[in-house]
Amino acid sequence: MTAFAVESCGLTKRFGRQVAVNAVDLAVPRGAVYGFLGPNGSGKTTTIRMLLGLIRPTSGGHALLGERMPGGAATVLPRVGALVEGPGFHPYLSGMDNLRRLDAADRTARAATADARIRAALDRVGLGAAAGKRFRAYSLGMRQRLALAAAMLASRDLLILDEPTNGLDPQGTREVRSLIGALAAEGATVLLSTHLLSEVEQVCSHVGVMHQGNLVAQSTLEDLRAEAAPRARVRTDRPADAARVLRELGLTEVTHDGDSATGVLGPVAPEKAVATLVHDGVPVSGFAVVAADLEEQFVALTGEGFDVSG
Ligand SMILES: Nc1ncnc2c1ncn2[C@@H]1O[C@H](COP(=O)(O)OP(=O)(O)OP(=O)(O)O)[C@@H](O)[C@H]1O
Repeated sequence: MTAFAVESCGLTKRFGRQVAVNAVDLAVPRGAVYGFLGPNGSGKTTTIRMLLGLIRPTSGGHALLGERMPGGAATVLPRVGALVEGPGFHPYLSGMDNLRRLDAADRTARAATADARIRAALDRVGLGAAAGKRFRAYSLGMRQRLALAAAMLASRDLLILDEPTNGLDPQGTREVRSLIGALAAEGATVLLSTHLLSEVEQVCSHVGVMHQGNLVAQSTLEDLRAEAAPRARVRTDRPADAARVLRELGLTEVTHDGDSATGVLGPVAPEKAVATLVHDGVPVSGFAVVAADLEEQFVALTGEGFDVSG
């Protein structure tokens, strides 16, 4: 059994001249909650559609739960729950009846257990009380919850969720995040796409960062945090002199402004930096070691900011 629930090699999709997804090598370990992070238009949805076999890659290939796609689709897709551009819900049927219809259309689902599974899925996404309401009367958030319930009608080994908290209010967002944690605790692998760094920080064990169709980083969140290079920040009324001393000491990315100088410490010990500054006659009124946060790292990777609200 391969260690990866999702594995791709050189996955590429062109639309005319535009390369929407460029040679992406995904590696989503089994049991991970993998945050597929990137700004709008970076190629996340296109990648997910290829993974699920909804569109054909221009080149490259992938496997889900160890089965090569698209050949293994019939075997593997019943074990995969997906949320991508909501399934076609019928506006005049209730949420419950919509799920009945979807479940009946799934040849691998057991009819005898349908009602219990549908009830359980609706309850898990907090739609139990609104189960009998017509879909057309559902708010955007309720529609999103119903799509999530549809992805969970059967027990799944892998869930692929495109922006699962899109359109949810803060309470719904919290509920869906805790639901994702619960699914992972039950042993499912979850791949979710998001443009929210805070979402990755709150629920994910792994992250893959997309930028203009390229996967520019992929690792555990822990490793990424560990890589964040600590910087020294010196408060002084002679910032240019402080910057020169820091550079001579071997700090990198040294900059200064009106009352401070800063640089990446690297192997230089902070106490050595302070001692050298003082020895060289630079008055130090304050000194701090600041660890870069994840947002700064992502900006460095992609040259763009991420929406960190929510
Ligand atoms: N069917 C299509 N035809 C032409 N171009 C497309 C098509 N689908 C996607 N694209 C383009 O591919 C690029 C990647 O789009 P994609 O939807 O995968 O990004 P995304 O990261 O999911 O963004 P978002 O969060 O906005 O959905 C975009 O420039 C988009 O315009």
